[in-house]
Amino acid sequence: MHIRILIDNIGKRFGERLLFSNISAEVASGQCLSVTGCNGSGKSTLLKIITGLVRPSTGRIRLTLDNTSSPKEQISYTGFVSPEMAMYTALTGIENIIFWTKVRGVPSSKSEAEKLCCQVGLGKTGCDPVATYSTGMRQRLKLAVIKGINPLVWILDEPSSNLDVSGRIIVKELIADAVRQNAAVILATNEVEEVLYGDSTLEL
Ligand SMILES: Nc1ncnc2c1ncn2[C@@H]1O[C@H](COP(=O)(O)OP(=O)(O)OP(=O)(O)O)[C@@H](O)[C@H]1O
Repeated sequence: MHIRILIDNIGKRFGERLLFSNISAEVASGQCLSVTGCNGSGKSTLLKIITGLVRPSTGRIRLTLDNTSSPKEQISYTGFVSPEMAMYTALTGIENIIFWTKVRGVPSSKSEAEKLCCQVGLGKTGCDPVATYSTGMRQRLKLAVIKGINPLVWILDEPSSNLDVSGRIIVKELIADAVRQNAAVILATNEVEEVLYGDSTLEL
């Protein structure tokens, strides 16, 4: 399946304040687009517009699937990792993976969820309640969930936040793997090294 996302002249206004205008870019299966810009420039807002969670003030997101304009909500093709996402703290990491992948229609078995925990370096702590996790461990769990969903479009908002060096390497490998498997990746980051993962860069 080939997907193409066209960010077509997007602008966003909050009340009187114009955050950005005339933003255009494109990303397709097998490519990564980096979105960068200073704090408050609107990276997270743009990513939410691309997922369909926030409406743009002007312009539109055009999605084509196998070269046909798709009438479906773009959110059904996307997986989103964001600092604003929260996991269920009363559930274990493994239970969260099983829950979220089921919600997205690609249920993981317990052994698949355990494997995902290992892949993001959570190992046996996957059996512990998320309430006991550090912020970096919670971030790793979000990465396990998107890996389990394995969407056509990966939308990653600061995926390395709170991660140590080994976590950053995991992010790098996840992105490379997703692109190899023909996903389209949109990555908002201010990490100089991560900006370079993009085949193209959009600076806000
Ligand atoms: N719902 C909202 N209502 C009003 N203002 C908002 C809303 N959402 C975001 N903003 C404002 O838009 C600006 C851009 O926020 P956003 O989080 O998109 O920036 P960012 O580039 O991701 O920032 P950072 O690098 O700090 O994460 C901020 O000033 C923020 O306060």
